[in-house]
Amino acid sequence: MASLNVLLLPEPGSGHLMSLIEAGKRLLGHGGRSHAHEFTVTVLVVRPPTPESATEVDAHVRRVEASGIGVRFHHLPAEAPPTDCGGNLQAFKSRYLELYKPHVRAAARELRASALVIDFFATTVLDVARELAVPAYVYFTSTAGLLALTLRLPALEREVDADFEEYEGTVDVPGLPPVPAGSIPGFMGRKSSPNFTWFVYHGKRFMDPDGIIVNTAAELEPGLLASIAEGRCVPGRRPAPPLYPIGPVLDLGGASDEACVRWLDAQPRASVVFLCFGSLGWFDAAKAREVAAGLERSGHRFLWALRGPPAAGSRHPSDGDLDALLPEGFLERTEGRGLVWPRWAPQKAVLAHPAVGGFVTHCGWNSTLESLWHGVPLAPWPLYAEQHLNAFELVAGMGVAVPLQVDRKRDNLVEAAELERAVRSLMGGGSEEGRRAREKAAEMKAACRKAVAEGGSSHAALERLREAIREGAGAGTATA
Ligand SMILES: O=c1ccn([C@@H]2O[C@H](COP(=O)(O)OP(=O)(O)O[C@H]3O[C@H](CO)[C@@H](O)[C@H](O)[C@H]3O)[C@@H](O)[C@H]2O)c(=O)[nH]1
Repeated sequence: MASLNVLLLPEPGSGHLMSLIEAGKRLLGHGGRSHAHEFTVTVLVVRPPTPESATEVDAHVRRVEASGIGVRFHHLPAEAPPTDCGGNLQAFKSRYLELYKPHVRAAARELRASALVIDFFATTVLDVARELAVPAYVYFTSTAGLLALTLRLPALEREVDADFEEYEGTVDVPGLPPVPAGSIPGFMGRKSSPNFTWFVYHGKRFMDPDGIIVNTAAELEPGLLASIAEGRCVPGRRPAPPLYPIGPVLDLGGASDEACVRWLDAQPRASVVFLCFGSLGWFDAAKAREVAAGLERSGHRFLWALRGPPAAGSRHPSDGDLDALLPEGFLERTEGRGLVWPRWAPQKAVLAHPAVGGFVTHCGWNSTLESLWHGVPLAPWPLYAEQHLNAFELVAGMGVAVPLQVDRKRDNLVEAAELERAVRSLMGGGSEEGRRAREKAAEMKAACRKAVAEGGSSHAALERLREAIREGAGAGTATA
């Protein structure tokens, strides 16, 4: 039997690309092989719009190719990045992907696509799938919480007579406790912004695909998944397309022998708090001073991945210049008890290390899942994208995190005393909230592992997805 060709369309950044590749591996089965006789998975690579992201994406593609995993790559012709989105990143990505529609159409014909799996910023490409009569699935790299909010957004735009940025009230997202407007993602903050317009558009289009694959597990977000499936997020109780919560979809990486991991080897079990802020998080001297003072006063062991402001013309943090960022004498006073790591950290190996007992995180969903996979409780310090919503869900919804007061009006500043309090609570200072977060994180570790194992909820969702692709392929395959 000819194999079913599943084409994956990621957005141009490396974060979503890695997650989608992992999802493709899952589709191919254990070790990328057990269903390889049946499915061919090809990633349609969109040209990254900046030289830095191109370097990251190329390196990752080469690594996957070299690993022998069956995922294939098909590079789409480059389009000129749009210039009409200002600093609106989510609008930029959505608009950029729209330009790739003709290339996706051509690739789907050439590769005789049986199904398209597209990043959630690429909903315009659903038109191509319809035109070619090829089943299409949206891949959602973030939480069911963000999915529910986005589905709600077209109605919320009418219901809430203000910009969320200025609104003082709460927002109803079925499946979550009332969400304070201060936890709504920044890209939904102003109705007049292109980001908002695009998210309203995506919210409507999420009703169109043959299914939505979500990088979560039924055990992590049960109320939200139920409310989406039952149509409670959309007026008229229109149920969303079938949901496939196949997560956690993670590339757990291998062992690392970097110096910070070796340093952890010498620390007692669950004694170190790890601080790391994703691919784009960085600190200026004023914020770094607060962190340093908070860590010093907490008395706890720490490993702090500290990166500095991007160089001119770049969005990517620079390696941390510790002399410029840290208070005088800090490194000497904390020697032996703490380590500041001024560059990209081997985060997956760090979170897997038994010495790590807590994680101060920007709440990127991949980082969050990596932490929960290892049962590490969190203290959320959201910075950008949907992270403020994730932070709210982690504390108020899942209970796996201790609260941390982040001042959104002062560029997400956390004061030293607040960080000290949260670190003490997270690391076992006798507080009830800390005890609960540690207990819940341990429960989620067990739940996540069970979900992806044979007989688990995510394993079953993946099998349902394969079955839907098989059935859909009976209905049509794109032809040249
Ligand atoms: O020093 C570092 C920093 C990050 N990482 C890794 O980089 C990834 C970061 O992913 P994530 O935590 O999801 O953060 P972002 O890169 O910021 O991801 C974007 O995409 C996510 C998924 O949609 C969203 O949840 C985030 O808010 C959005 O910023 C993770 O695998 C980390 O292990 C490292 O290995 N070392």
